[in-house]
Amino acid sequence: MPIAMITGATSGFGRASARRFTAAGWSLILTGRRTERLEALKQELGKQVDVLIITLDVRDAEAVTDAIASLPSDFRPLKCLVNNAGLALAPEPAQKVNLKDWHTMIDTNVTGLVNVTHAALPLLIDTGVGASIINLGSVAGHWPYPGGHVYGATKAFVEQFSYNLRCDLQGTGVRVTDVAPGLAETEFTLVRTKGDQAASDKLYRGTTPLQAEDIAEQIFYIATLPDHININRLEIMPTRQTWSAFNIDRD
Ligand SMILES: NC(=O)C1=CN([C@@H]2O[C@H](COP(=O)(O)OP(=O)(O)OC[C@H]3O[C@@H](n4cnc5c(N)ncnc54)[C@H](OP(=O)(O)O)[C@@H]3O)[C@@H](O)[C@H]2O)C=CC1
Ligand SMILES: O=CCS(=O)(=O)O
Repeated sequence: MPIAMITGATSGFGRASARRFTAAGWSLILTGRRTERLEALKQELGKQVDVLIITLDVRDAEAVTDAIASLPSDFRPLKCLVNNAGLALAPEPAQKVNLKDWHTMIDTNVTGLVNVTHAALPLLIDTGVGASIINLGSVAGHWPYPGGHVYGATKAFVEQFSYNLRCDLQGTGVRVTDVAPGLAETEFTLVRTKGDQAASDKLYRGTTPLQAEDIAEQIFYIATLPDHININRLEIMPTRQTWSAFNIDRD
């Protein structure tokens, strides 16, 4: 059975992707920081497929390298890496945010993603044709908005890193995609607002946001496309979300 590694599998897109790949019989390497959630997922999915859980903070380069270097041999033929672990913090204007929050976003969304990619690349290249790296970018990496500051910039990095990876991986058969969702109802806003459930509920109320399963379906679709097809970037918004007009500061 093909093997997928999913970072940030304890919630949202990552957990829904784990369930989607399970439904198709894939073996899974699931990572995240919350061990109890990983154990619950293994309990749920392990009845159907082989599941290896690893408690891992993607910001810790040494831990990431060690975890991937010490994968058991039956989990080494990696077919798909879903670089999903990530977060937004500090929805306030740039001039009001805490510098630590900016660092946390960069350390997770940029450094964490490259840590995992660097460690997993040899396994994906060994698999070769048909392997894929699916990076979770965001509409925020493409479209500016107030309060997007460093979060959007980290996702712009994900987009460009994905394209550049493609250049270097040409000839290996390994595909790379930047998946860029818009408004999606997960724990994302709860994390962004540091636990403000009312703010999270308010953002999603009265509209029809994407659900984690919608994105999981797209991730699975990309991972199972014929080997000769590479989707470079897939931007997905809910039908009820579009762009806003330019804001003009007037006297
Ligand atoms: N929801 C949305 O509107 C959108 C989200 N995205 C992106 O999609 C990805 C998934 O987000 P989503 O599912 O919505 O959010 P959730 O908050 O529901 O899930 C985020 C996941 O990332 C993991 N994570 C966060 N920090 C770390 C870390 N340092 N090390 C390891 N794992 C970490 C969390 O696990 P744990 O806490 O257990 O470590 C959790 O499993 C993110 O990259 C996000 O930026 C993109 C566009 C839209
Ligand atoms: O990446 C998340 C989507 S948004 O909050 O930036 O629109």
